[in-house]
Amino acid sequence: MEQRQDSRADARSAPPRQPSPSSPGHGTAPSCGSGRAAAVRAEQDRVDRLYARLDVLRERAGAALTAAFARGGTGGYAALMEREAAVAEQAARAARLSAVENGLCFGRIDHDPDHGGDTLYIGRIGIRDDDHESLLVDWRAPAARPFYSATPVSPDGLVRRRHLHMRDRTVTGVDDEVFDLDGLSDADRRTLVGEAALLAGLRRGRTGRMHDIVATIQTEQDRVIRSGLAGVLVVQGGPGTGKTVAALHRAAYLLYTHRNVLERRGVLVVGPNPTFLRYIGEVLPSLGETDVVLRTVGELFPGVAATAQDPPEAAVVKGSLRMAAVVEAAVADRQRVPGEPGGAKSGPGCSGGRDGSGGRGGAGGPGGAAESALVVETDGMRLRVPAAVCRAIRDRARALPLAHNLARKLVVNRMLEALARDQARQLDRPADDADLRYTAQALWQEEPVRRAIDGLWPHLTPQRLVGELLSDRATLERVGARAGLTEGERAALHRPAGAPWTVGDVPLLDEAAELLGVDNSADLAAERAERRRRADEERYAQGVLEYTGLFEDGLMAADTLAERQRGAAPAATTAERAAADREWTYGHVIVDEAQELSEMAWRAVMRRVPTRSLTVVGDTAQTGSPAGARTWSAMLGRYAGGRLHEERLLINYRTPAPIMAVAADVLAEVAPEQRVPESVRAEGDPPRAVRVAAADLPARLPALVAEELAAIGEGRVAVIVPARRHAEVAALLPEAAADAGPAALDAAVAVLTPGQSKGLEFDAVVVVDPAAVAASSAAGGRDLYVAITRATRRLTVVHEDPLPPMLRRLREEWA
Ligand SMILES: Nc1ncnc2c1ncn2[C@@H]1O[C@H](COP(=O)(O)OP(=O)(O)OP(=O)(O)O)[C@@H](O)[C@H]1O
Repeated sequence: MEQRQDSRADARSAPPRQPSPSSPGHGTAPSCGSGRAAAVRAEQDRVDRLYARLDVLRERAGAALTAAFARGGTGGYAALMEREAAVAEQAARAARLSAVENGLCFGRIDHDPDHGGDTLYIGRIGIRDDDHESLLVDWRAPAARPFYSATPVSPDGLVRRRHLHMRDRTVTGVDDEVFDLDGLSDADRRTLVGEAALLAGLRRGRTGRMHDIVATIQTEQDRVIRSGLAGVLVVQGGPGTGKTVAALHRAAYLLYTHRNVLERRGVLVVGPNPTFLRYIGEVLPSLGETDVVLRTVGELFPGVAATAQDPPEAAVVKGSLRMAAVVEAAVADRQRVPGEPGGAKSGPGCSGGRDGSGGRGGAGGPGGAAESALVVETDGMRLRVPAAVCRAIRDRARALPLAHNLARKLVVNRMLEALARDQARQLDRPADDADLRYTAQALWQEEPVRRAIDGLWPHLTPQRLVGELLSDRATLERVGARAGLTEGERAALHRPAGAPWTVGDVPLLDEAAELLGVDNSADLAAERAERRRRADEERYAQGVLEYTGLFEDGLMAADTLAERQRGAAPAATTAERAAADREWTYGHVIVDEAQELSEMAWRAVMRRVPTRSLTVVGDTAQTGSPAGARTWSAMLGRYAGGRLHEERLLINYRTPAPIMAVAADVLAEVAPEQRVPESVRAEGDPPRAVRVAAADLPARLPALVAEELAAIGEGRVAVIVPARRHAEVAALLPEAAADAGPAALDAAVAVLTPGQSKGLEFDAVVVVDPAAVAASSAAGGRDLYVAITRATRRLTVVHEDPLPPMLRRLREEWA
């Protein structure tokens, strides 16, 4: 027999019910009060033992870390590497143990006799005693699964699930769900209590940082979190359904379950903007996982941190997959032959010949391709390589399976050889191989020669290629037309030289980097020289250590001292190395607010995860970017093959039902095919619309915001405005955080555009000028939906014009 003793329901079938106000979180069993106290006492004993054990483990980890630091220092490179690895491992262990102080243990499960009848305690990490007996089961371990998956219909072998409520190291309450009353002893019956842990958590004011939810993960979320590592998992769900928080717990779960693979390759989380990444940044560390890289699309290309957005017309073109062909054509455009228009892949063109010397190309002037030539004036000679030879060299270089900068070596060598031959011919010398090589080397030292060859096949950085492409109308015209862009599209791409990088530029830079490649022969030579220098420095540092006595104390190794003397950073973690390396491939990639990514952005993301092991979370009803996703299969089908699996989250943990009813009307208008998530919290403050005469807004808005602050007590207010009114409204609220930077998370009041508010949540939301939000772009209605669903408790809509029909449910008040 199954019977629930608390107020929660199965998240798979219906949202949890509210606890009865008279006995919030209490069970129905007799002797509730004394049973509860006894249960709390018993659990406190257990928790005391767990913390005592945690303290012992921390002490040991600290000692092991000190020992690892002291190791080595004299044993050569291998010993140093070994020591570095030991230090990193012990440091990670110490960090993990210190991260779990709060809420170390949060639950307990009691199995029925047919399933062993044992009791397990569930916590943030697994803890064993010195005899290897399990004291605490890691929430991610298979044994912990029933804590999240058991339901009255399918109790998974449990008779009871208990939540422990903690303040620091003290148990303040317990909250039970009983699945089989017959399976409990009389003593157990007396301890029956119930408290809606989930609802208690959801009612708390928001802090501006997302918290972990290990104690209250719901069944549908658990399914997402524990899905297998392989393939593309798409998690589609309405606002507030816990997509983000579930995806982060999934990262922690995958790191635990597949630590060998993932610790080496790392996990990448891609989010929509730096503020969002800061908002979610504490979840994984609080779960003891630090080896995760958090990046926006604008930061995927190391060395560039783009935050600027393109105007919608440019965003659409830049996001289109056709830009891959444009970038390819831009590279070809820089592989030139005198007498041909830049980089044309076939046939002679009509533009004049190019030469690197500043003189006119070709003996016969710029009249025709056949007459063109590369002409270089050096040392009083006029060296000449006919266009046909240049073309043969270029075509050979293009045929190599090498990126542009690597194939350049062939072009340089062949062109130097051709120039050397011409010099020998003019001097009437025999052209033997050794002489030619010698002359070629000498020519390479000549500035005019280098310039001439650079003119035909330059060394290019992605920044130079893309920057020059977008800022030069003639190049854009030529390259864009060749790659099939329309005149309007070419015009939309143009922007002034030196303009800041936009988020939409970053996938283009990444594409360019692939095609250009990195000629690292100079780097390798520098590295060899650096290694020699390092060995010298270490020998010197060794002397210093012996002299100062630090070496005998085992406090510092010679290489560490040498590093410090150079001011270099200490050895990087996997996450640090991955973040700095554009070509790093991750073990798993999580993309949040994934509906915003363009086709080109997906191309850049997929490059970083060739195994196609991804978690993609988003809501196509919230798509704001004109280049974003309308359906997941259209966006991801080409990468996932048959391995695209979709899970849906249907329950809203953020926004109370009265506010969701308003949002539902908007959704019905902008994305009628989408299902409105059902709110966990059925009750809440009624949302309101306040009509304000335009002239009164400067006085009324600050007053309304002050009212909201007073109504929520501790908590945060967002004022969400259409982008074009952002500055005006921010000026009315001088105390508020006015930009979308991280300060927006810490301030009591933040003024944000709908796009900036995406993914965040606030206790109270004031939407200003909803009609303008809805009309601001083709996705304006979706922006309004996003704005409304940021609220965890209160919603106010301030409008000067009549309310848009989709907000008709709001009762109007004249302020
Ligand atoms: N099982 C849970 N227990 C406690 N809190 C939860 C749970 N699931 C979600 N929440 C809370 O609900 C809020 C919304 O979650 P989250 O931001 O992950 O939703 P989302 O689906 O990503 O929303 P959006 O699409 O609007 O950005 C967060 O405060 C989160 O901590």
